[in-house]
Amino acid sequence: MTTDYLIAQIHKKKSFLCIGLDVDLNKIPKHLLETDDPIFAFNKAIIDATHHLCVAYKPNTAFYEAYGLKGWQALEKTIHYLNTNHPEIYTIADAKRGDIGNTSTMYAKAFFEDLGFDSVTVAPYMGKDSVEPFLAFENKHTILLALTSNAGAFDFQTKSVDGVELYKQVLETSKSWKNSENLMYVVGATKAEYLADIRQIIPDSFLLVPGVGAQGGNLQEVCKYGMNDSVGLLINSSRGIIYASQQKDFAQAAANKAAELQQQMQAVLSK
Ligand SMILES: O=c1ccn([C@@H]2O[C@H](COP(=O)(O)O)[C@@H](O)[C@H]2O)c(=O)[nH]1
Repeated sequence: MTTDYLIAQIHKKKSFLCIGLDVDLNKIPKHLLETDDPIFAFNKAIIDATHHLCVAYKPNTAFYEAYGLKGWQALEKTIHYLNTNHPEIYTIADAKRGDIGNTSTMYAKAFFEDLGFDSVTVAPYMGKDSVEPFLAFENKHTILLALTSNAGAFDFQTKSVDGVELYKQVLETSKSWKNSENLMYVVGATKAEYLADIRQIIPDSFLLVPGVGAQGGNLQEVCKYGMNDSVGLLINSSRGIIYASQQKDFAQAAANKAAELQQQMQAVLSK
């Protein structure tokens, strides 16, 4: 999907919500465990109830890999369901990959070509030659971890190296990489106070912002400092939406939570 198409969808739906599909079999309603594929049954119900309220879904691959072959098959079915029934939806494989060049190419093929995701999250730690193989794919986005939502972000990402914080070096250096127009960046909602500085370095890039909901990030703060002329934000909530209820009404409860966030986004967009 092109960035322009994503922006058009944001304005059409008045939403820049990304719903995280982090399926934990211990948290889904018990009656789904009796179906052939509980993970896909859960995702399908969530997607059917919420697709009009969001512009993106983000399965975190850990939640599928944890269930072995069945988990991977459920991930394949989920992305196939989205691409077939909702081609207007932007899809993110939250896989946090990145390796030496030839290995990164294989990761990129897996997520972009085989599975058909629009984007994949990538760790910057191994540098340019580990990221550029992802960037080579046309109309696909590589979402680079810049400043993550967890407490451990302060262990390395905010530390100064040669007088400049590491996350700022990731932002600045990555701008010079080949096909850098295909980059987006992860910035945690819990780090909203850093967004003004981040926008100085990458004013035009899209940011994937996890951490609203279960991690306590504030949507208004993120919008205040992170929004640009093209909106430039995909705000993710996973547990806060998909586990709003663990009973039979789970899909409707998820839709209600998604609608709350979409309405806040609509209010911001209409300012
Ligand atoms: O900095 C980061 C990068 C990725 N994540 C992922 O986003 C979701 C957040 O889930 P919630 O349930 O809304 O907290 C999850 O998949 C994380 O692995 C992140 O939280 N922070």
